[in-house]
Amino acid sequence: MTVQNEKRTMYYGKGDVFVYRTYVKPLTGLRRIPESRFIERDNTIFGFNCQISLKGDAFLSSFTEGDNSLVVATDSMKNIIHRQAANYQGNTAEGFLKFICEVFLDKYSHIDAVELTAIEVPFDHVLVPKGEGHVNSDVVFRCSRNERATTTIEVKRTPSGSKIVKHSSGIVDVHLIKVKGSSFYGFIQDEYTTLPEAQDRPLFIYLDFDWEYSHWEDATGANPEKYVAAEQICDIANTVFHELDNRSIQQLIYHIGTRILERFPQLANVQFKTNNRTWETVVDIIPNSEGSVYQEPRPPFGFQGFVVTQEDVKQKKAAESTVEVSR
Ligand SMILES: O=c1[nH]c(=O)c2[nH]c(=O)[nH]c2[nH]1
Repeated sequence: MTVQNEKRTMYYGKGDVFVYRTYVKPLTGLRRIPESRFIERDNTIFGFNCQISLKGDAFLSSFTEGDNSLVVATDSMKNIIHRQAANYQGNTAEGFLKFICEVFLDKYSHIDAVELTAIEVPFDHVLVPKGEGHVNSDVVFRCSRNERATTTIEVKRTPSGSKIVKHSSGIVDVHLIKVKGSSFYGFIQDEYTTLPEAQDRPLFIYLDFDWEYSHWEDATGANPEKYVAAEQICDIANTVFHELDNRSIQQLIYHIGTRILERFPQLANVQFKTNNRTWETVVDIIPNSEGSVYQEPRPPFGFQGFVVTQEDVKQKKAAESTVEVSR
């Protein structure tokens, strides 16, 4: 089929639009979960690296004829994001992105859809002495090297108003090592197998995950009880990794996913992309010590992709109750 007969891929936009706003309204009133102490985000620094794309049939002549009369310069897109950041009244990345998308759709009637992605630029409070102990400084932060929250949303113009056609929230670059309590054995042994079975291995994983709400409104933070903070998701991943004597990364992410969806029934699914970065053992046994010596793993790296849905939670609960009954 030629591109004339189907919807042509056509968009343009601006990437690496960094925007920082201080003293955005704090996000409070989150649901408390046992895995996390995180209950509020003070939003003293609200910082993102944004990428915006505009879509619309009206842009065709800018590609085919060099007609710029309907082109919103990508430089102007950057300015809109910067200036309108001052007008956002809410307190979540998701809400901010929707707000910006609607600014574009309201201002320029020839735009059909706006896709906006933001990666958080995370800052941690530094600790300062107070009395006998230490407290978070309320004015000094350090740029965090840890994981970063992400959000993507696409808002489309329809005859009955703007509609969210794509949305997800996520975290990238979660790097976790468990020094013992992971195994990997029982895999196919044949003429191609060289990997030894491991009853107990150090397991280093890189995780990126995304989650989707069943109802987009819950992602805005308007009802904080329904909002899910990336920090809470991370804490669940940390806890499940800590608790589970895992048999593989595959099993681990299934359990992280089901725990997330049990805690937050307002989420429809969690999507995982993981990487195995397990250290290579250099010295396995150190006399009179529990420890070993390791080095960075060398490529190639294994990976997993898996989507966990509320249906998985239902099936897991049903399987657990069958076991209970048969005991
Ligand atoms: O958790 C793991 N899953 C695998 O599928 C796999 N394959 C492998 O070589 N090591 C591992 N580890």
